Amino acid sequence: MVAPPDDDMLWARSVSYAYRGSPALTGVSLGVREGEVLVVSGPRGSGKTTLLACLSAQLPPDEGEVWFGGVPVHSLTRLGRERLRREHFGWIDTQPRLVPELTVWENVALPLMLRGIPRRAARTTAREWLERLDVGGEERQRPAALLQAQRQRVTIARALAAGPRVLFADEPTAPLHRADRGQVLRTLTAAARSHGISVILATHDSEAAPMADRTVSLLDGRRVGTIPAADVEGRDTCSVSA
Ligand SMILES: Nc1ncnc2c1ncn2[C@@H]1O[C@H](COP(=O)(O)OP(=O)(O)OP(=O)(O)O)[C@@H](O)[C@H]1O
Repeated sequence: MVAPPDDDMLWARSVSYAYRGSPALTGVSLGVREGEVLVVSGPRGSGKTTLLACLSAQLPPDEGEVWFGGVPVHSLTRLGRERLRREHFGWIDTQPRLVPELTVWENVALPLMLRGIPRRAARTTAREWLERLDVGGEERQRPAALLQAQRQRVTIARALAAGPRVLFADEPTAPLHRADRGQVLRTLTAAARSHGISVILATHDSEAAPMADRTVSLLDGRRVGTIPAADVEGRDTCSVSA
């Protein structure tokens, strides 16, 4: 087993995955550094969701290795993978998945309370994140009363409030209007950067690339390229680990 590079917090080597014999991912390798925003792009069916699922310990790869820090994710038991996801990873889906019976702030506070954080402290943290995501005014509403873009902001607030080391976002802006997409992506990446959270963002959205440190492209389940950001929001060019 080859040890992962020191500067990559999440690292995959030659990962392959097939659904009932049909290859979805073939020999994909990549590394993600702490606080890095990595976009995974590619056409429909190119393997973006499957790659995120393998990296986030949802799917054990058929072949290859995934490491998180010093942890060999590929050889964890199912329970070990669940714990890793709960404690260190966040996930944002295309469709906001909020609990309809709970208010907005309760939705954001729920993962914290499930970890044993007292209700009052969880509410304070939830409010702070809702403010940062520009939906603080909606904290007492139920999700159904919100616009789609607001619901997605609440979902992002919930994922970030839990303090993940890595946030996986699978086409988080796909259902939004064009005007909302850039704003939601900017808020997501800025909030993650300010807290040193790594983001792995699968998207077709061309607006995402300029906000990323790197873009990795997939085609037919294989990695076909890496594009470093020339100058992301005024910062210097980022070094690239292939
Ligand atoms: N649950 C599944 N069962 C069988 N095949 C699947 C399943 N999920 C994905 N696939 C297939 O695996 C391949 C990669 O799919 P994947 O969803 O990872 O790609 P994607 O780039 O995320 O696509 P999209 O942009 O449409 O979400 C595709 O050929 C897809 O049809």
